[in-house]
Amino acid sequence: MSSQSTKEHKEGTLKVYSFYLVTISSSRFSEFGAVSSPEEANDGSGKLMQELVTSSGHKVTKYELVPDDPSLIKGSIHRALESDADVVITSGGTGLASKDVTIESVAPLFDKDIPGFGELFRFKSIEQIGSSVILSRAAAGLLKGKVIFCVPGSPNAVELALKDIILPETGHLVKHARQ
Ligand SMILES: Nc1ncnc2c1ncn2[C@@H]1O[C@H](COP(=O)(O)OP(=O)(O)OP(=O)(O)O)[C@@H](O)[C@H]1O
Ligand SMILES: Nc1nc2c(c(=O)[nH]1)N[C@H]1C(S)=C(S)[C@@H](COP(=O)(O)O)O[C@H]1N2
Repeated sequence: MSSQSTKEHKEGTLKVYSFYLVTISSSRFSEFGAVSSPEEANDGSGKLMQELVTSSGHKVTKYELVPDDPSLIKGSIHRALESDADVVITSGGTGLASKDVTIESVAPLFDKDIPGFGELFRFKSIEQIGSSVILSRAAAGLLKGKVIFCVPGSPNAVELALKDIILPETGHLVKHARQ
């Protein structure tokens, strides 16, 4: 747990939020199928999302692995909407290859777009990958009172997105999503 969240826990001011985590990876899905934990699918990014969420004092409602298939991705988002999760994070399939359909599948569902997430994520990613940041269409939005983030599949991208943006802003965003 970070020192900030440890302090908040001690003071009783940290709210615990629930996260629904979805890894979108055709290669892992074709090798391992619909597993229920990242460990079962050699899913380093899924495992990292899980660790970062729980070490911040929050909980994981559910983890899913789906392939780059629009109807399966939307199915996952619909299940997340029916769950008690406050926040949904998808990882993978945000790129520009024809198989990358996460943004096409999820962003049109948003009630409200959060453009600042993608802008800040790409700005911060310049330090990691330079001008290749243009390859990621990372996005976020509000949908039916939940906050949804779509981040790239690489573990470096997941770490940056969760540690630097998503986890520090969760309380603030969830509050607005519910209003
Ligand atoms: N879930 C993941 N866990 C660990 N590394 C990942 C994961 N997804 C992607 N990566 C890594 O991020 C980089 C970019 O991945 P890419 O967008 O090509 O996804 P991919 O793993 O090929 O996805 P797919 O399984 O859909 O083909 C690669 O180095 C890949 O190994
Ligand atoms: N911060 C950060 N952003 C990143 C990356 C990364 O390693 N770190 N990988 C890039 C790469 S290689 C690709 S192809 C795109 C899209 O990745 P995805 O298709 O796995 O979502 O995200 C990009 N954004």
